[in-house]
Amino acid sequence: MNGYLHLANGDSFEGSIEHTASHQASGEIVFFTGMTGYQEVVTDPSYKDQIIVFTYPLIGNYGINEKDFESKKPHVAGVVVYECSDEGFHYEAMYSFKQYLKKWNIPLITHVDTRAVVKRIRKEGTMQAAFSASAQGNVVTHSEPYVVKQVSTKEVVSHAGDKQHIVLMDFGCKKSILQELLNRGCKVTVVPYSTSLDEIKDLKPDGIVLSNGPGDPMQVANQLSEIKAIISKYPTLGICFGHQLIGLAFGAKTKKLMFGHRGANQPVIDLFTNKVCMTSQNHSYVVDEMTIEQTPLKVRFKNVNDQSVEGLVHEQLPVLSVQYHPEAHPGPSDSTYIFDEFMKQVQQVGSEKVYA
Ligand SMILES: NC(=O)CC[C@H](N)C(=O)O
Repeated sequence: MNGYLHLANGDSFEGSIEHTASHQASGEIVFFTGMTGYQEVVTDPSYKDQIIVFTYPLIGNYGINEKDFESKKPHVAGVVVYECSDEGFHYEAMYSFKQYLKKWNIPLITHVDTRAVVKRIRKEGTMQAAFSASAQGNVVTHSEPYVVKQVSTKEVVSHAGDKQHIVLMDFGCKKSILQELLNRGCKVTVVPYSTSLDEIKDLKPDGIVLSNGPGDPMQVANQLSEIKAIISKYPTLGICFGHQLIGLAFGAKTKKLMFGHRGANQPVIDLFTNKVCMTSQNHSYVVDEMTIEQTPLKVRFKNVNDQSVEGLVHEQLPVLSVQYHPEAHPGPSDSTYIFDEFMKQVQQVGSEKVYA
């Protein structure tokens, strides 16, 4: 069926709507540039309520498997592609991408000139968008919804391990972050995003991980002093949303990029070693470098393309944060060493008891 993608600036793009029976997509439109990884992208809670344009022109060709889900269900509001394969050609494929989206009622529009859409977003920035069967669309613009509460765990969930105990604060956590910690033998307790220092103390952790998450990090502004107290007490690793919270907690500010970084080949330089890694990324916000000077934080990582801040360290405390995704999924795993560095910090503090 003919369908249209409407942007808030008034532009419309024609395509083919695959399944719209139950609802029409509406949300902030963003684009992902990786050639693969659609399964991880649509199930990453950080994309909650966003319409995602895949720039690679053929999506869905290896189907959906049982292993690569980043959470139990898709979170995107809609999917825009040029061509979507009807079948999944892979020995592990359980069903096709189209079937998966249909099962979860996620609207899909195909045969859209995705290059033209992305050029528009790159020129004018991310904006609200909507799908409709009619050439005349009405895009309702509204401020960014506060969705961390909807994607964070409601209860404390424990995962066994015989090494260090890590409390993973869940702002919309990807499964792969948990998996990286479990791979290193950690015992991991996943806690709701609003967990207090006192509740965390009762769990007696050796370290804290602040997860990725959807939307503006300022949506948890009323928790920043508690978060500061938590990260001032335990070795901490912040990933993406978690990194932004570390910046904010110590007094820096965040700002929204025009169209963000979403893809699997974002080059990041480690200013301490001058080594560049290709990284997996998915974010709109960054910590504003101009606001870091008056904090105890130091920039360790920068994006080679636009020089934006990609990671921080604390000058005195064992606190490390990255804007990119060291857990990959999708994308290159060149930077999984970040988890090893974090574990080293946790072990060192454990033996020196600097926080006693
Ligand atoms: N992946 C993430 O954690 C994204 C963080 C935040 N929602 C942003 O868009 O910048």
